[in-house]
Amino acid sequence: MTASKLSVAVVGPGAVGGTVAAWISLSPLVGDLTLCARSPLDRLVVEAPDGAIIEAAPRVVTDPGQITAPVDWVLVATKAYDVAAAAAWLKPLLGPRTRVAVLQNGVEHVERFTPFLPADRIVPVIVDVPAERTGPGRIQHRRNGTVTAPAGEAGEAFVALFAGSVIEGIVTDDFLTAAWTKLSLNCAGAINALTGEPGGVVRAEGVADLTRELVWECVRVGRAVGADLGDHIPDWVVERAMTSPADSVNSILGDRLAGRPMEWDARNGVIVRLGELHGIETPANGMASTLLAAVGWQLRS
Ligand SMILES: NC(=O)C1=CN([C@@H]2O[C@H](COP(=O)(O)OP(=O)(O)OC[C@H]3O[C@@H](n4cnc5c(N)ncnc54)[C@H](OP(=O)(O)O)[C@@H]3O)[C@@H](O)[C@H]2O)C=CC1
Ligand SMILES: CC(C)(CO)C(=O)C(=O)O
Repeated sequence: MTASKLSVAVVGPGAVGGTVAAWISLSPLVGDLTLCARSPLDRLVVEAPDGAIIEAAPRVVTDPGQITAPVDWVLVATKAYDVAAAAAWLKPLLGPRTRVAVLQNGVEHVERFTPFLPADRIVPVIVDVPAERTGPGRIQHRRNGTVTAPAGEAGEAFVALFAGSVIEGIVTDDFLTAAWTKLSLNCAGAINALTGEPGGVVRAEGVADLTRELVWECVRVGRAVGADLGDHIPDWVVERAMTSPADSVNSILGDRLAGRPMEWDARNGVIVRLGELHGIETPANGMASTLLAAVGWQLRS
């Protein structure tokens, strides 16, 4: 008897969702793939890190009313600030065994979704897959990268979707530390979003030190909530920026340049909020949050 193939829906087929969907469309485990999109797209065309073009033409739906049956896996890859709207897809997609993988930055994957479904259905995922949208369904996948889920049956079933893809699926016994390590990297992205400059700005006078300040605050707060973060993390973040292509555009800078809302709360605000709870000062992340929240203020008021 052959095992039946899995059905997968990707909610938010943007840079990460589109890249992941294109790769898992090649998986022998996946029989049916649906893209749940806010804006229409015809198909996916992803330029892989080695220059190869991955094309996929899954079913695309733009209204939850178009979903006719629940699926085995929902992969949510919207921005963190779009979760409430994205949750409208869950009702028709969820069956008794459906799992929901949350592919987002930050450390609050589960908290963001517990208003909409039980925690034991949620698989939080750390995504280190740099990708940029160049048009609807058109994506530049920059580096193979990794997706990391908690160890256990659900996490292992999730990473199995990536067997045969260039994206490495990892499970970890210490997801908390993995999430805070990634947040350490992401909190520094505030500098790119505020200056409008890609990764190479780390070489400008004073910017490496400012990066370390943002990251040290993250490390202190992460330790207070139980993450095992070493003293090397601030230098590691600077080193990674120094050795990445100078024109790298991270997702928060991508949002700033495209005039979209920014994930400042998931990436910097959370450090301030949890810092307050644990009595840890976070002035650099506080300033970054205030300034990022203020971008576009005149247009909005
Ligand atoms: N880009 C990157 O390199 C990385 C990003 N991340 C994280 O991954 C997450 C996704 O980021 P990214 O892929 O860059 O974001 P994008 O903005 O490229 O993609 C988000 C997608 O979600 C769609 N969307 C928003 N609301 C809804 C909705 N209600 N229903 C369906 N689709 C919806 C958007 O639609 P529309 O087309 O209308 O905008 C867009 O296609 C973020 O948390 C980010 O921080 C993590 C690692 C790397
Ligand atoms: C730092 C990076 C590119 C890693 O994948 C990222 O998380 C982002 O762009 O938001």
